[in-house]
Amino acid sequence: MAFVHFEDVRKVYHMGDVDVCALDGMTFDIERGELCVIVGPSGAGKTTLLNMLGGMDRPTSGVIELGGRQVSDLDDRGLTLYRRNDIGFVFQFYNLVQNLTALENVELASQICPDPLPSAEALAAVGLEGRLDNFPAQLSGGEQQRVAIARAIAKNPKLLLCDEPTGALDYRTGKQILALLQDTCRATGRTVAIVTHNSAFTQVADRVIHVREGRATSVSTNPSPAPASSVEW
Ligand SMILES: Nc1ncnc2c1ncn2[C@@H]1O[C@H](COP(=O)(O)OP(=O)(O)OP(=O)(O)O)[C@@H](O)[C@H]1O
Repeated sequence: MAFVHFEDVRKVYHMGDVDVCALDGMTFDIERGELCVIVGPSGAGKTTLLNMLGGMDRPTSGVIELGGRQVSDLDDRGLTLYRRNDIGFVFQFYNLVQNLTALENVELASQICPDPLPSAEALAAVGLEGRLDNFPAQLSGGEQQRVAIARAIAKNPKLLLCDEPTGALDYRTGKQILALLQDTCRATGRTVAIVTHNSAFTQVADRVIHVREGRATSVSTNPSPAPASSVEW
């Protein structure tokens, strides 16, 4: 059984009299330890997919599994624990707490997890060992995203789920963040999924899932992913 398993997942939003089918039979697998890039145009269903995989919402029908455990039939309490313990989230706009230092931001997330990594170690892993006591406003956008990645990693999650992680960053910094995510996957064997509209990211991925109109239109593996530093967009 694959590490991440989506089988015929549908999500229909009811908007008054109108039904919007955001996921229309989404089926794909991701293997443990892979860097997976999920790519598609606006409205393809990427955010909806991420919300289902991240346990923020439930599908209308279909099966979602992570590490052999069925996520799609968890109750509210089960989903809360799943989000807290199993998933590390990295968002486009970092979502750091402004009045906490970098170290405190990481501690805040890891304290509530059963098996966290030391916060200072997680920050060192993203190259911020010298910035533990800085507040977000004292850090650049790229550094803030590094704190967000450290915060996600410190939870020691089964899956690192990244939603347009370079979307708010300039080209050079975005490339460094992509490299950091690739290195994290390689160095720790952690499974990383990146949702993006940027098709250049597919070059660095072990697995590429193209999404369109609520379906996975192609799933391919890449035997020799490029290092992020060599990718242009
Ligand atoms: N909460 C919601 N209520 C109603 N419709 C929704 C909701 N969320 C998403 N949709 C619809 O579902 C479809 C897929 O949206 P989704 O946000 O998942 O796409 P996306 O690929 O992430 O797009 P983008 O790249 O623009 O963020 C769209 O038609 C969208 O309008």
